Amino acid sequence: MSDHELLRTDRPRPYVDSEVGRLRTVMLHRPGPELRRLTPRNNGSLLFDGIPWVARAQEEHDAFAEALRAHDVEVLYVDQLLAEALTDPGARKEISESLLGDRRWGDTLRRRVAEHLQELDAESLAATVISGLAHEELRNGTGLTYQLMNEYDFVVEPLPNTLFTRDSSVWIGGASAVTSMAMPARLRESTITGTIYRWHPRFAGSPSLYGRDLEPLEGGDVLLLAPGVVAVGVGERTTPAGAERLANRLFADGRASTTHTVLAVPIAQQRATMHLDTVCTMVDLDAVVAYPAVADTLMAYRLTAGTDGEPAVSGPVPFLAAAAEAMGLERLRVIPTGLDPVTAEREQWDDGNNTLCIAPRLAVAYERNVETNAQLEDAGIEVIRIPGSELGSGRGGPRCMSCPIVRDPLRTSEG
Ligand SMILES: NC(=O)NCCC[C@H](N)C(=O)O
Repeated sequence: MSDHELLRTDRPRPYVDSEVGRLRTVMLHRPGPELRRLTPRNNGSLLFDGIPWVARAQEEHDAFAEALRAHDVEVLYVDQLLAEALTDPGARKEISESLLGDRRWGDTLRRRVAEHLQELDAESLAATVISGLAHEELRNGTGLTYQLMNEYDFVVEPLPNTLFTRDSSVWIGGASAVTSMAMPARLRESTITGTIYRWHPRFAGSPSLYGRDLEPLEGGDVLLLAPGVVAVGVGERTTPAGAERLANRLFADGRASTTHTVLAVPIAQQRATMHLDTVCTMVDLDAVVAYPAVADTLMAYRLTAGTDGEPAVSGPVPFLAAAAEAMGLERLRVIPTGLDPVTAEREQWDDGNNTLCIAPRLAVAYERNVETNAQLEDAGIEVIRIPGSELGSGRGGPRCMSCPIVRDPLRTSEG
């Protein structure tokens, strides 16, 4: 991209106030060399349930991006944005320093890595940040730490979950919230989003709602149910303190968001339900696709702006009813994952609930979730089916793999 292209000012400003407003711009990450680092020895700690066939995962991801472009959605890619941001010496310094803070290394290895990073151009540095640095790739490695490392160890750990751009940041209103991730394998992903939003001209001037190193919160837990109404799952990835912090920031920052209600929704601390968006996503202004075994029993704590600068808390109350009330609806339509419990359990595991809305009643979903997709169509939702046999091994679907940057404000979208 040319400098001229980078600095174009006719681009719409980042803005997202719902899950279903017409999607204009989205940030994805096409899986790359970082996925080739996955082995049976490390896939568990790197949060993948299998070893994906990388070329096929890339084809599947390209089909996802193409489906979005075919609906006039602009697709931005993390590695390109990061490489463009890293042409600024300030961004380069910031990201190098964050890598060099690794306390496992000691001074000698830190100096060697610093020398290695200095030699990389912006594109290679961006690639290294995402795909990591294997022991053998550090040609100048010396010192005790380096010598005692196993040949299969990484000097810089790869970030295969960069694929799931949903989790390391969230746009709410016109502000970004760079999240603080819970799992060690994903911590550095928010360094990447933070660097992009701070240094890339495309995001210049957009306010930031959220600082770094706060209480754990991941974007997969954050559902923008309607303008002013946010649900936050609390479980394996987002702590109660993380939800409370987000609510406080939203209530305090009237410029960035008009949030009046945050619903904190405890979910079971299990792999299958790691984020709220694994059990429930929105597919219309008044409809969600949800895993009945969990969604029907979810409760919510209602947070509203308190008088003393601390959120006021009430509840718990049944989540779906509380959501409808806060959204000004009589009720929220619930479209179930599959019909029988076993199919529902299988399709929930394979991200049947994890849809990405392009507009009200127009959702992207994995083709493999045949029953859930049929339920959606019966309920009047148009389903854009994409393949996901390899992508799914990381346990994430179309919503997890996308970070909306611009959606039409809901009030001006066609309903
Ligand atoms: N929002 C989401 O549910 N994201 C999926 C994240 C999957 C990733 N392998 C993880 O365990 O964090």
